[in-house]
Amino acid sequence: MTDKFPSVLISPASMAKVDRDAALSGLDSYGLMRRAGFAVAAAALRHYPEAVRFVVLCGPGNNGGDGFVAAAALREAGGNVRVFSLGDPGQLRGDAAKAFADFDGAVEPLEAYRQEQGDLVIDALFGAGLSRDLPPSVTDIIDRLAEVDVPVLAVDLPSGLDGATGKPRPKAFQAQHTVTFVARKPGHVLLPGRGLCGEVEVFDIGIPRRIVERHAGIVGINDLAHWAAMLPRLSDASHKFTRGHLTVFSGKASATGAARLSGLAGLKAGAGLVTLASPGSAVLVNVSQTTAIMIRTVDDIDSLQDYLTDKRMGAFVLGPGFGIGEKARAFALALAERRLVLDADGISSFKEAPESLFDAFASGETRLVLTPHEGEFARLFPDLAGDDSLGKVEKARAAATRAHAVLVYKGADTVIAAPDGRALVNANAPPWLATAGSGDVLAGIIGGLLAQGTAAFEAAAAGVWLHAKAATRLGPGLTAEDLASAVQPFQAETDC
Ligand SMILES: NC(=O)C1=CN([C@@H]2O[C@H](COP(=O)(O)OP(=O)(O)OC[C@H]3O[C@@H](n4cnc5c(N)ncnc54)[C@H](OP(=O)(O)O)[C@@H]3O)[C@@H](O)[C@H]2O)[C@@H](O)CC1
Ligand SMILES: Nc1ncnc2c1ncn2[C@@H]1O[C@H](COP(=O)(O)OP(=O)(O)O)[C@@H](O)[C@H]1O
Ligand SMILES: [K+]
Repeated sequence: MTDKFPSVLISPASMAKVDRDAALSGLDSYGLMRRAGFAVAAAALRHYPEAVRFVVLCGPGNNGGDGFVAAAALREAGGNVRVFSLGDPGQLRGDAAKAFADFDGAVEPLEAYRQEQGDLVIDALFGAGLSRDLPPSVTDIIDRLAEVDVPVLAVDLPSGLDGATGKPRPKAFQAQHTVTFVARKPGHVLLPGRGLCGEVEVFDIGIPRRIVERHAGIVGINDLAHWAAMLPRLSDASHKFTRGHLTVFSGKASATGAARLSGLAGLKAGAGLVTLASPGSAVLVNVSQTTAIMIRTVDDIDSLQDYLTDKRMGAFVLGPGFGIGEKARAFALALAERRLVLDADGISSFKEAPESLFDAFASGETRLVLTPHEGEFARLFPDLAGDDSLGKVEKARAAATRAHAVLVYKGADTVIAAPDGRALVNANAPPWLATAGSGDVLAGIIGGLLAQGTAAFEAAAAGVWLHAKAATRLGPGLTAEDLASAVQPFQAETDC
C-alpha cells in the first residue's frame, strides 16, 4: 500500500511503457489489474463504510477493467453495487474483457445513472489513456454531480483530467480520494489537477523497481532525494568567506524592504556574508534597518564594475523592489559572469528584449536563476505562456532551455526546470505562503545557496522546498518578515 516512489512522477506515456515492460518481463498483466481493482475496493470500504450504494462507472479501456474488478470485490464483500458502462462492455478487449467476464452482476448504460443519497461514485471511466476531450455523456454526469453531495473516488485519475498536464479536458470529476498505481503522475500534483484528485493514495501493484526506474525520466516531485546531497556542509574549517558572499541590490529609498527581505533570507539560508548594494539615496534607510547585513553604495554601472573587481562576490539577487528599466538591464548584463537570481522587476525589465538576457548567460555552467510568477513568465515567454497545449512542466522546461537558465515558475505548484530538461514539481507549499514579499524571501534563499556553491538547479529546488518548509513551521498568518526570519538551512535530522 506504500508509496515506493515518493520522489518520482511518471507521465501517462511512460506508464504505458512500464506496463509494456512489465508484460514483457513475464508479469501477469491481469494479476496487476486485479491488485489495482482490489486496492480501489479496499479504499472504498475503508473511506466510505456508510455508503448505501457503490456506483461503479466503467470506461472502454483498462481503467474500466479496474472498475469491474473493484465492483466484483465490493459485491463479494456484501456491498450494494451498481455498474454503469460507457459503451458496450462486450466490446472490451484484453484484461478489461477478462475483468468484465469475471463480474457476474448487471451492467447498465452510463446514461441510466441517477444519483441517490448515500451513493459513492467510483469513477473508472478514463485514466492514463484519456486521449481527447470527454464525450457529452460523461460531462453531463460531471455537471450533475457538481450539484449534489455525492462523494467520488477516482481510479488512477479523475476522468477528464489529463495525467500529463494537470488540465481538465474540458472538465473532470471532483474526487475526494484518488487511488493511483505505482507512482504519482504529473496531473496529481499540478494545478488544477491536484485539487480535483482530493487525497491521493499510491498503491504498489508489484511492478519491479528496475522497470519503474527505467521509465521514471527526469521529472519528479521536489523533495530532498533530488538535492540534499548537493547542499553545503559546515565543518571546523568553515569561515564566513568559505560560506560565500551574497549581494542583493536594493531599490530606491522608498522601495528598500524587498531587498532586505531577500538579504535576511540569504543570510539565514547560510551565506557567510550578505551585502545590500544600495543607491546612495537609500543608504541611510538601509543602514538604519540592518545589523548583520552590510551596506555598500552602488549607484550606477561604473560603481557596480568597481564592486565586481572583488571576485569573491560570487552570487547576486537582482529585482526585488529594484524598479523596471534600463538600469536593471545594464546591471543584469554586467553580472553575466556571476551567479544571479533575477526576480520581479529584474525579469520585467527584459520584456522587450529577452534574448539579450538569454544570450548573455548562454555559455558555460548554468548560473542564471529566473523566478517568475505567472505574469512575469508571460512577459519573458509570451508564446509559451499562451500555448494551451502545454502543461506547466513543459512550459517551464522549454523556457529553461531557451533562457539557458534554471526556471522557478512560481505558484502553488511551483515548477523548477533546468536547461537540460530536468524538472521538479513542488508540493509542500501551504497556501498562506501567498503573501506580499514572500517571493523576495524565496529569491534570497536561492541566492544564499548559490553563494555557498550549490549548483543552480539544486539551489533553486532546495530553496523552493526550504521556503515552503519555513512557512509550514510558522503556520497561517505569517508575514514575509516572519518568513525571512524563520528560514533555516536544511537539516537532515529534523527536516526528513
Ligand atoms: N499501467 C499499468 O501498469 C496498469 C494500469 N491500470 C489501469 O489501466 C489504465 C490505463 O488503461 P488504458 O491505457 O486502457 O486507458 P484508459 O484510461 O482506460 O482509456 C483508454 C480507452 O478510452 C478511450 N478514450 C480515451 N479518451 C477518450 C475520450 N475522450 N472519449 C471516449 N473514449 C476515450 C480509448 O479509446 P481510443 O483512444 O483507443 O479510441 C480507450 O478505449 C490506468 O489508468 C489504470 O487504471 C491498472 O489496471 C493497473 C496496471
Ligand atoms: N496558493 C499558494 N500556495 C502555496 N504557495 C503559493 C501560493 N501562491 C503563491 N505561492 C508562493 O508564494 C510566493 C509568492 O511570490 P511572488 O508571486 O513573487 O509574490 P511577491 O512578489 O509578493 O513576493 C511564491 O514562492 C509562490 O510559489
Ligand atoms: K478514472
